[in-house]
Amino acid sequence: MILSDADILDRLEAGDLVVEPLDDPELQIQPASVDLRLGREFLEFQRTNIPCIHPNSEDEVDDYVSETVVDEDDDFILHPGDFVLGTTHERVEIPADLIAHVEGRSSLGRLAVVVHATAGLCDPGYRGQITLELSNLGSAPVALTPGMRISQLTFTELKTEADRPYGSERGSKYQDQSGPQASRIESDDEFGGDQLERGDADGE
Ligand SMILES: Nc1ccn([C@H]2C[C@H](O)[C@@H](COP(=O)(O)OP(=O)(O)OP(=O)(O)O)O2)c(=O)n1
Repeated sequence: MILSDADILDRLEAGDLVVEPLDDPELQIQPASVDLRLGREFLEFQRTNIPCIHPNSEDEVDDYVSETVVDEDDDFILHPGDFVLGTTHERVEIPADLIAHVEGRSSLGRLAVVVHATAGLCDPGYRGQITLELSNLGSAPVALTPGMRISQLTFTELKTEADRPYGSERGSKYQDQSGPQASRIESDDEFGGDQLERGDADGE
Protein backbone atom coordinates (compact mmCIF):
# COMPACT_ATOMS: atom_id res chain seq x y z
CA MET A 1 0.00 0.00 0.00
CA ILE A 2 1.32 3.45 -0.89
CA LEU A 3 1.18 6.03 1.90
CA SER A 4 -1.13 9.01 1.45
CA ASP A 5 -0.39 12.49 2.79
CA ALA A 6 -2.24 11.66 6.04
CA ASP A 7 -0.29 8.38 6.44
CA ILE A 8 3.00 10.18 5.77
CA LEU A 9 2.20 12.81 8.40
CA ASP A 10 1.28 10.07 10.91
CA ARG A 11 4.59 8.28 10.35
CA LEU A 12 6.57 11.53 10.54
CA GLU A 13 4.85 12.38 13.80
CA ALA A 14 5.50 8.88 15.15
CA GLY A 15 9.17 9.61 14.41
CA ASP A 16 10.19 6.35 12.73
CA LEU A 17 10.00 7.94 9.27
CA VAL A 18 12.29 10.96 9.07
CA VAL A 19 12.56 13.63 6.36
CA GLU A 20 14.55 16.59 7.63
CA PRO A 21 14.61 19.52 7.43
CA LEU A 22 10.98 19.66 6.37
CA ASP A 23 10.77 23.46 6.35
CA ASP A 24 7.43 23.82 4.59
CA PRO A 25 5.35 20.66 5.17
CA GLU A 26 2.29 22.18 3.52
CA LEU A 27 4.20 22.68 0.28
CA GLN A 28 6.43 19.63 0.46
CA ILE A 29 3.88 17.01 1.47
CA GLN A 30 1.92 16.18 -1.66
CA PRO A 31 -1.16 13.89 -1.86
CA ALA A 32 0.96 10.72 -1.78
CA SER A 33 4.60 11.85 -1.73
CA VAL A 34 7.09 14.28 -0.21
CA ASP A 35 8.91 16.77 -2.42
CA LEU A 36 12.64 16.94 -1.77
CA ARG A 37 14.87 19.92 -2.52
CA LEU A 38 18.15 20.13 -4.39
CA GLY A 39 21.33 20.52 -2.33
CA ARG A 40 24.33 22.66 -3.30
CA GLU A 41 26.92 19.97 -4.04
CA PHE A 42 27.43 18.26 -7.39
CA LEU A 43 29.85 15.63 -8.64
CA GLU A 44 30.87 15.68 -12.30
CA PHE A 45 32.90 13.13 -14.21
CA GLN A 46 36.11 14.58 -15.59
CA ARG A 47 35.95 14.85 -19.35
CA THR A 48 39.63 14.27 -20.12
CA ASN A 49 42.17 11.61 -19.20
CA ILE A 50 39.51 9.36 -17.87
CA PRO A 51 40.27 5.71 -18.34
CA CYS A 52 37.56 3.14 -18.73
CA ILE A 53 35.74 2.65 -15.43
CA HIS A 54 35.79 -1.03 -14.65
CA PRO A 55 33.30 -1.81 -11.88
CA ASN A 56 35.37 -4.81 -10.77
CA SER A 57 38.61 -2.84 -10.39
CA GLU A 58 39.97 -1.50 -7.11
CA ASP A 59 40.25 2.00 -8.60
CA GLU A 60 37.99 4.38 -6.76
CA VAL A 61 35.41 6.00 -8.99
CA ASP A 62 35.91 9.06 -6.73
CA ASP A 63 39.26 9.59 -8.50
CA TYR A 64 37.46 10.44 -11.73
CA VAL A 65 34.97 12.96 -10.39
CA SER A 66 35.28 16.57 -9.31
CA GLU A 67 33.06 18.37 -6.86
CA THR A 68 31.32 21.70 -7.39
CA VAL A 69 29.60 23.54 -4.55
CA VAL A 70 27.22 26.15 -5.85
CA ASP A 71 27.24 29.48 -4.02
CA GLU A 72 24.12 30.75 -2.34
CA ASP A 73 21.76 32.35 -4.90
CA ASP A 74 23.71 30.75 -7.75
CA ASP A 75 22.63 28.06 -10.22
CA PHE A 76 24.16 24.88 -11.54
CA ILE A 77 23.84 24.72 -15.32
CA LEU A 78 23.03 21.24 -16.59
CA HIS A 79 24.03 21.08 -20.23
CA PRO A 80 22.43 18.84 -22.85
CA GLY A 81 23.82 15.32 -22.59
CA ASP A 82 25.42 15.96 -19.20
CA PHE A 83 25.25 13.47 -16.37
CA VAL A 84 26.06 14.70 -12.85
CA LEU A 85 25.37 13.55 -9.33
CA GLY A 86 23.47 15.91 -7.07
CA THR A 87 22.01 15.45 -3.62
CA THR A 88 18.79 16.08 -1.86
CA HIS A 89 18.95 18.81 0.76
CA GLU A 90 16.92 16.59 3.06
CA ARG A 91 18.16 13.59 4.94
CA VAL A 92 15.79 10.66 5.29
CA GLU A 93 15.39 7.65 7.54
CA ILE A 94 13.28 4.84 6.16
CA PRO A 95 11.84 2.42 8.74
CA ALA A 96 12.10 -1.35 8.28
CA ASP A 97 8.50 -1.72 7.11
CA LEU A 98 8.62 0.87 4.32
CA ILE A 99 10.41 1.16 0.98
CA ALA A 100 10.76 4.55 -0.71
CA HIS A 101 10.96 5.39 -4.40
CA VAL A 102 12.69 8.49 -5.75
CA GLU A 103 10.69 9.95 -8.60
CA GLY A 104 11.26 12.97 -10.80
CA ARG A 105 8.82 15.85 -10.83
CA SER A 106 6.70 16.24 -13.90
CA SER A 107 7.54 19.93 -14.20
CA LEU A 108 11.25 19.12 -14.56
CA GLY A 109 10.57 16.12 -16.78
CA ARG A 110 8.85 18.51 -19.16
CA LEU A 111 12.16 20.38 -19.36
CA ALA A 112 13.90 17.07 -20.21
CA VAL A 113 15.65 16.88 -16.83
CA VAL A 114 15.82 13.32 -15.49
CA VAL A 115 16.40 13.00 -11.76
CA HIS A 116 17.36 9.37 -11.50
CA ALA A 117 18.99 7.76 -14.47
CA THR A 118 18.50 4.22 -13.23
CA ALA A 119 18.39 3.69 -9.48
CA GLY A 120 15.44 5.06 -7.59
CA LEU A 121 14.98 2.85 -4.61
CA CYS A 122 15.62 3.62 -0.93
CA ASP A 123 15.78 0.43 1.06
CA PRO A 124 14.00 -0.24 4.33
CA GLY A 125 16.49 0.86 7.01
CA TYR A 126 18.29 3.39 4.76
CA ARG A 127 19.48 6.60 6.44
CA GLY A 128 21.11 9.57 4.75
CA GLN A 129 20.76 12.11 2.01
CA ILE A 130 19.76 10.79 -1.41
CA THR A 131 22.16 11.00 -4.34
CA LEU A 132 20.38 12.21 -7.47
CA GLU A 133 21.50 11.00 -10.90
CA LEU A 134 20.77 14.11 -12.93
CA SER A 135 20.80 14.25 -16.69
CA ASN A 136 19.56 16.60 -19.36
CA LEU A 137 17.99 14.79 -22.28
CA GLY A 138 16.93 17.98 -24.03
CA SER A 139 18.70 20.37 -26.36
CA ALA A 140 18.82 23.47 -24.12
CA PRO A 141 20.89 23.99 -20.96
CA VAL A 142 18.74 24.05 -17.81
CA ALA A 143 19.59 26.05 -14.67
CA LEU A 144 19.15 24.10 -11.46
CA THR A 145 18.81 26.21 -8.33
CA PRO A 146 19.73 24.71 -4.96
CA GLY A 147 16.63 24.68 -2.78
CA MET A 148 14.28 24.03 -5.69
CA ARG A 149 11.94 21.08 -5.28
CA ILE A 150 13.65 18.57 -7.56
CA SER A 151 12.29 15.13 -6.75
CA GLN A 152 9.56 13.40 -4.85
CA LEU A 153 9.65 10.40 -2.58
CA THR A 154 6.80 7.89 -2.36
CA PHE A 155 6.54 5.29 0.40
CA THR A 156 5.20 1.77 0.08
CA GLU A 157 4.34 -0.38 3.09
CA LEU A 158 5.90 -3.84 3.12
CA LYS A 159 3.77 -6.85 3.98
CA THR A 160 6.17 -7.60 6.83
CA GLU A 161 9.18 -5.70 8.19
CA ALA A 162 12.48 -6.40 6.46
CA ASP A 163 14.44 -9.02 8.44
CA ARG A 164 17.75 -7.51 7.34
CA PRO A 165 17.16 -3.78 6.77
CA TYR A 166 19.78 -1.70 4.97
CA GLY A 167 22.71 -1.01 7.29
CA SER A 168 22.33 -4.19 9.30
CA GLU A 169 24.34 -6.42 6.98
CA ARG A 170 27.59 -6.28 5.05
CA GLY A 171 27.37 -4.14 1.96
CA SER A 172 25.16 -1.16 2.78
CA LYS A 173 27.82 1.08 1.25
CA TYR A 174 25.75 4.23 1.23
CA GLN A 175 24.36 4.18 4.77
CA ASP A 176 24.53 7.66 6.36
CA GLN A 177 25.88 9.25 3.18
CA SER A 178 26.07 13.01 3.22
CA GLY A 179 26.17 14.94 -0.05
CA PRO A 180 26.42 13.26 -3.46
CA GLN A 181 28.38 10.00 -3.33
CA ALA A 182 30.06 8.50 -6.36
CA SER A 183 29.57 4.82 -7.05
CA ARG A 184 31.31 2.54 -4.57
CA ILE A 185 30.80 -0.51 -6.71
CA GLU A 186 34.52 -1.25 -6.46
CA SER A 187 33.95 -2.06 -2.78
CA ASP A 188 31.47 -4.82 -3.55
CA ASP A 189 33.17 -7.71 -1.77
CA GLU A 190 32.12 -10.10 -4.45
CA PHE A 191 30.21 -10.18 -7.67
CA GLY A 192 28.22 -13.23 -6.60
CA GLY A 193 25.94 -14.40 -9.34
CA ASP A 194 27.18 -11.65 -11.68
CA GLN A 195 30.48 -13.42 -12.17
CA LEU A 196 29.37 -16.24 -14.37
CA GLU A 197 31.55 -19.04 -15.54
CA ARG A 198 32.32 -19.02 -19.25
CA GLY A 199 29.74 -21.18 -20.94
CA ASP A 200 26.99 -20.57 -18.36
CA ALA A 201 24.86 -18.68 -20.85
CA ASP A 202 24.54 -21.63 -23.20
CA GLY A 203 24.30 -24.20 -20.42
CA GLU A 204 27.72 -25.82 -21.04
N1 LIG B 1 19.12 7.46 -6.53
C1 LIG B 1 19.43 6.90 -5.35
C2 LIG B 1 19.02 5.58 -5.07
C3 LIG B 1 19.38 5.03 -3.82
N2 LIG B 1 20.11 5.74 -2.93
C4 LIG B 1 20.49 5.19 -1.62
C5 LIG B 1 19.30 4.56 -0.90
C6 LIG B 1 19.49 3.09 -1.06
O1 LIG B 1 18.95 2.37 0.03
C7 LIG B 1 21.00 2.97 -1.15
C8 LIG B 1 21.49 1.74 -1.88
O2 LIG B 1 20.87 1.67 -3.12
P1 LIG B 1 20.94 0.33 -3.98
O3 LIG B 1 20.62 -0.85 -3.10
O4 LIG B 1 20.16 0.55 -5.22
O5 LIG B 1 22.51 0.34 -4.34
P2 LIG B 1 23.57 -0.83 -4.43
O6 LIG B 1 22.91 -2.17 -4.56
O7 LIG B 1 24.54 -0.43 -5.47
O8 LIG B 1 24.27 -0.67 -3.01
P3 LIG B 1 24.36 -1.73 -1.80
O9 LIG B 1 25.26 -2.81 -2.28
O10 LIG B 1 24.90 -0.91 -0.66
O11 LIG B 1 22.93 -2.21 -1.56
O12 LIG B 1 21.43 4.15 -1.83
C9 LIG B 1 20.51 7.04 -3.25
O13 LIG B 1 21.15 7.71 -2.44
N3 LIG B 1 20.17 7.59 -4.45
